[in-house]
Amino acid sequence: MSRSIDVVAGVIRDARGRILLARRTEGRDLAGLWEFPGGKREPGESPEGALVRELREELGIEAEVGDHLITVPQQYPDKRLTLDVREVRTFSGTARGREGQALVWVPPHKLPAYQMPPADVPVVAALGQPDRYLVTPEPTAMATVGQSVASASAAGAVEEGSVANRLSGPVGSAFDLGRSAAASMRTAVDRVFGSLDPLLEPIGQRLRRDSVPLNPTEQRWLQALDRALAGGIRRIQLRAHGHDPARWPVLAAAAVMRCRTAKAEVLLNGDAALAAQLGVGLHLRAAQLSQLTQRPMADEVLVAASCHTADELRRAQDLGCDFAVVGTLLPTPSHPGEPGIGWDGFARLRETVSLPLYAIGGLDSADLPEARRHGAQGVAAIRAWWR
Ligand SMILES: Nc1nc2c([nH]c(=O)n2[C@H]2C[C@H](O)[C@@H](COP(=O)(O)OP(=O)(O)OP(=O)(O)O)O2)c(=O)[nH]1
Repeated sequence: MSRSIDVVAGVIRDARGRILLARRTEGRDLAGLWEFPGGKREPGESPEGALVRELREELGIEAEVGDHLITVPQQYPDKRLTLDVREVRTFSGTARGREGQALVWVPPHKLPAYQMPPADVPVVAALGQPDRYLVTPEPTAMATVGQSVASASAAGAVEEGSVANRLSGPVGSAFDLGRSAAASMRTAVDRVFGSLDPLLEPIGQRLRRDSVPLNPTEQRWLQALDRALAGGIRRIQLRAHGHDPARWPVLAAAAVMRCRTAKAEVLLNGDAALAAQLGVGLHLRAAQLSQLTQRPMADEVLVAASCHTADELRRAQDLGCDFAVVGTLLPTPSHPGEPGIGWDGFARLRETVSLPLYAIGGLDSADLPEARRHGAQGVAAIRAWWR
């Protein structure tokens, strides 16, 4: 059994919002890496007390400890670390490296450029990335049986019954309508897509040419997406396993447009080719992880994965994924008979990798503090934010 150490570190900000990092000095483990100032908790010491003492000793400042940010359990070769990170609300004095350590004030968006120990990767993510990851449900699950075609048409939608599908290529969902119907449908397409993002222009041209409007079920799905965006969701996985594969690229493109406007990040489930075409990230299914030998998208594009085991997590990390989703956390109606791994099970998986992780399975926004106490970036959910 390797030894366990409890470390508490602080996020110290200056008046310009920059965050203080200290460089680990020679002769210590992880020498040369940048870290959040702090140190080991002594027996009987509270995390707050330990942080105040460490910051006084290391930097010569008097700190007032604020909110909890995240607690990261992390397995290192020689020890098991629990890194408890707190915001420093205010401090007095001037921070100086009193133990010979170099200091640097870093704008938050530049933190990922600094080489830090593995446990700090989730900390940096917690400082800058969304804590909620919405996974969309299938549009079909929301279909209203018996929806009146007339009212759907009045709302600018097409009659599905009049559609003859001429599938060609990845965005090949097309409808063979009469000339005037096609013209009015073009208006509907314009309304759905608005002024097109340059990246989506090829899809837009095709949509206009083929007059591909969205049906009422799909429109309601987009309205639910709008509500999630209005509720502050900023990271979204577009997933619709049961949806008509011919229609999905069109619906996904409409969703991407909305997310771009709201400045939300988008990852597409499973389909690397369509993700590249839409200019969005890729969310890998667990089964896809074992089939890949290299990161399937360009470096600047987000790649994530769904994982259930330590092996899958290591694979996701080795592939260069930006984050992963781990579950199932609590028993859910969608996975009957599965007890869920619980927060302790989550933390045990958490410590095997340094990837930022979202917990999924029966969770919602109210679970965020508990998630952060167990090292999670946050919570992923389908139903919680989909109204
Ligand atoms: N202060 C601080 N420590 C960190 C961070 N990330 C991280 O992995 N650590 C690790 C490095 C060390 O193993 C441990 C901090 O211990 P320390 O700095 O007080 O003492 P040390 O070098 O003698 O550590 P050790 O050899 O006893 O493990 O926590 C971080 O952001 N801040």
